[in-house]
Amino acid sequence: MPDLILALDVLSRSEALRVADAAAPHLDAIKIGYPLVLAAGLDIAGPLSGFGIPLIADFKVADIPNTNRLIAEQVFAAGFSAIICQGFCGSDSVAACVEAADDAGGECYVVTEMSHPGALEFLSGKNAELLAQMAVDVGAHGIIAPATRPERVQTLRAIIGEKKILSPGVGAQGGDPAVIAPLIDGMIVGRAIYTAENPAKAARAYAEFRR
Ligand SMILES: O=C1C[C@H](C(=O)O)N([C@@H]2O[C@H](COP(=O)(O)O)[C@@H](O)[C@H]2O)C(=O)N1
Repeated sequence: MPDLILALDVLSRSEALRVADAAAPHLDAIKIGYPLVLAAGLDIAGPLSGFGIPLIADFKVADIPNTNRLIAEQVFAAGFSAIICQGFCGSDSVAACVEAADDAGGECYVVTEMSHPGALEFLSGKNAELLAQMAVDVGAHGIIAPATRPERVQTLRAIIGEKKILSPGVGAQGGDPAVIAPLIDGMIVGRAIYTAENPAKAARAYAEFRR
């Protein structure tokens, strides 16, 4: 059963620390991305690290290899344990993130199929399956796959084997934790926790589905 990962897409340092403090006892990791980093700065990783759980940088890195490497190096130097990159820039760009992660003792996850409706236009089906195979080939630690489409997660699992699957789309996007939990290694939950009246209670409820 999966770890519970909070997607902390809030827009201030104070709100981030309030929600993280409430939910931390029930979490296995915290994922932050552009919303919080643009609002509070990358050094938000410092105070968030104080909760003693790994931080995932969801920057969906998608550039040429050298730029990907420069971004990833900054992420790991800031204290993150993992980074999320897009796969559609190709194996050399993903490999640059994987190498930076390996050098830092961290992890790199590759977006293969996204959870929202627009993913069906380009980031799903055969394209997603090719991205999953590439992620394996370049030594990524795992993939991102949609909790909104469990059948797709099963297809991608057949490609990646024991590599990890982190799955967003639970709660606000309609993904059912009971359905997706047995298929994945990390369940990513954002709004259903950080907008809850009681984030601790909400996180505790989702933690019921974790390992
Ligand atoms: O396909 C993807 C990729 C991406 C990711 O995890 O990389 N996410 C992120 O997962 C979280 C879901 O939040 P909420 O919907 O629970 O509030 C947000 O931070 C999204 O940016 C997806 O939602 N779907």
